[in-house]
Amino acid sequence: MDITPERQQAANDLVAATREVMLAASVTDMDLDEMRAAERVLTEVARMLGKRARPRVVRAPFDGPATARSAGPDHPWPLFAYNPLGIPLQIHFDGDGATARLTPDALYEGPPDLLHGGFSAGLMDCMLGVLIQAQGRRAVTASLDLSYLRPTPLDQPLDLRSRIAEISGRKITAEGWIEHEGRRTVEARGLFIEIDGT
Ligand SMILES: CCCCCCCCCCCC(=O)SCCNC(=O)CCNC(=O)[C@H](O)C(C)(C)COP(=O)(O)OP(=O)(O)OC[C@H]1O[C@@H](n2cnc3c(N)ncnc32)[C@H](O)[C@@H]1OP(=O)(O)O
Repeated sequence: MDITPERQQAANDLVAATREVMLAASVTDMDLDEMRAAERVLTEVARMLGKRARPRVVRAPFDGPATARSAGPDHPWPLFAYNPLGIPLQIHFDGDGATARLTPDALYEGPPDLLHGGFSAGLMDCMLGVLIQAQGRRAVTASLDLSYLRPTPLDQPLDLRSRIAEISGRKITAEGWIEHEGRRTVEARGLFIEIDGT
């Protein structure tokens, strides 16, 4: 089935609403009866949506980030618009770099009140990988090294950045970091290898 712009927008809105449900379900402190009632409603919604399903999540076009990059820093690329499990980011491109701002909520907790290190790694993989994709290069992560320099808080704005460090044949090295109040909490360096394919 063709994915029209209207369907894309509807899928995007549905996923955004699902994220709201995920957070609300995780932190709700309602009475038992109300939680059970909500569970029944959600189970019914899942049945309704599942009556006709694609085998995979809608894929954003490969050249989407490159198109956003050429449109300039005011045209961000929305990451994980169609997958509620992904951490949604608006990635802005500026020259050879990328930036995003995120205020992680309770869903992303690892140590108490802090961002889970696995989510930090995922965020960095995305910031580096999408920046490479925005250069029009088809590449996958071969290695990703992280340094957790200090705790990364929840519920506070974080600045995410990435830039290309080196290109040598098929090998692209990119680096990135997470900042809180101007101080780096996480640094990452990744090796990406260009691959064939569509
Ligand atoms: C259509 C899709 C669109 C892609 C659209 C974009 C998708 C976004 C992706 C988001 C990021 C991800 O999550 S990606 C998903 C996670 N990553 C993966 O699943 C990748 C799994 N690994 C692989 O498929 C493979 O190992 C590759 C492609 C990475 C490399 O295999 P290969 O193509 O056979 O290349 P190979 O000859 O081994 O290596 C090439 C050069 O890289 C070096 N090299 C290779 N791996 C490493 C490594 N880990 N550490 C150091 N160096 C390495 C080699 O020494 C060599 O250097 P030299 O001798 O030339 O000097």
